[in-house]
Amino acid sequence: MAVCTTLHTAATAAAQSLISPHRHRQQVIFYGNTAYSPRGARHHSAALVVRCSAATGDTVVIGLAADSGCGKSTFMRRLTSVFGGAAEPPKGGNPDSNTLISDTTTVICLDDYHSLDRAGRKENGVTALHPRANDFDLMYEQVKAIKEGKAVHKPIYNHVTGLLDPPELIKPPKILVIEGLHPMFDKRVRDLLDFSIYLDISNEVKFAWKIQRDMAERGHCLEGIKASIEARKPDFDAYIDPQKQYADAVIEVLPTQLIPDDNEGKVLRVRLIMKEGAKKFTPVYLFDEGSTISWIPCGRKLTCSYPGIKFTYGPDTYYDHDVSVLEMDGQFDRLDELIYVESHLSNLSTKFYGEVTQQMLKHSDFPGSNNGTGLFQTIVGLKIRDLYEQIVAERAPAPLEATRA
Ligand SMILES: Nc1ncnc2c1ncn2[C@@H]1O[C@H](COP(=O)(O)OP(=O)(O)OP(=O)(O)O)[C@@H](O)[C@H]1O
Ligand SMILES: O=C(CO)[C@H](O)[C@H](O)COP(=O)(O)O
Repeated sequence: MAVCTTLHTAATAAAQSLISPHRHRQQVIFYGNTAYSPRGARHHSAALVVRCSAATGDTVVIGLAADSGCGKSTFMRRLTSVFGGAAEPPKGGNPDSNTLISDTTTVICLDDYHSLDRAGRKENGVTALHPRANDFDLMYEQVKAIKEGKAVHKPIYNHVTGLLDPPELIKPPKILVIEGLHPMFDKRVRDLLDFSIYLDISNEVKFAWKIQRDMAERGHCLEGIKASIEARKPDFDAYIDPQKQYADAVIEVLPTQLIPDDNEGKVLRVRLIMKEGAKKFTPVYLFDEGSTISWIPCGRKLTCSYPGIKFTYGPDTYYDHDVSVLEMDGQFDRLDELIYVESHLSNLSTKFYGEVTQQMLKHSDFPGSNNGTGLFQTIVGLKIRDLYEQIVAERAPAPLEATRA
């Protein structure tokens, strides 16, 4: 629970700058207690600055990068569940808010730092992925402020209207997750991250997921989806994809190699690429740390129909970093049997035997629960909990005896 003190209009210029992003005409600007938006609407704010301090100290900041439609929301739901709570939009706030709050975590979507709204992007001929369509100065100032225990008024990008809405108050949580297109793009923001993840979905798989969602749930046509993916590709390659070199963990999703020339995209090969030497993060391993292992566990202990399941594990390099890579190709037929696989994995940061399997069973209805996407997202969630607990333990005051000695 955060402890907050409200400062009224007498707030200092420095404090006010946290909530007064004067840089872009599209942002809401505060004067006194009133916020002005570029569309001329005025929004009254009861208090200007709220200074808060998370009870455990400063906020731990996690970055999750991926293109749109690549499973960020699903990952966030798994992560929040590891911390034992459900995430909900801010109570009584904008119904189109992109923020999700639980007891421990607040997830903010970096789309809220778009400096150009939908019409503005069209006018300027840029996609939302282009740096020119995003306000990195404000992103940096606000993430830094939250990390330091200060509340901010963050803008909201409304995906329903395509407009920038009046800002919402974000109080510093124990864990802040910044998810979206660019959490690792700006060095200043990147340096604020305690841990970073990149969801690297191959083009074939991204296309299959986008078609499934945008045709079934959003009524888009196939040609429209193809055109949107093509239009975003150059900016994706230039500004989004390169961020994976900075990630502490990358979840790479590829078509299976178990079915020759598979073009259905239903069976997936998923790789968890874990950076060696990242602070407070020890990579998971299979059987024997540092060895190169290939394991086909099918048999009496794991029911799996064609094409089966194959795990591989071993050391590698990724963008000149030493990494460990755990790979799973194929899918589970019976999720409860995952315990057999879990018992052969080490460094999982579980609190009890079978916790990975329990988490997976709890959310068996989430996409990817029968394959490596769900398994590795769950494992990364447990590693983040472990990292958070290490940081909290480090901050805890030394026991009295130790202080006296
Ligand atoms: N692991 C998975 N396996 C199969 N399909 C998946 C998986 N993860 C996501 N999908 C599909 O992709 C769609 C988008 O997932 P999700 O909403 O989690 O992505 P997102 O990155 O949050 O998207 P956006 O940024 O556009 O809101 C889902 O509706 C689902 O169809
Ligand atoms: O890449 C995206 C991240 O979610 C969106 O396309 C971007 O935020 C623009 O949103 P919209 O298409 O709703 O105008």
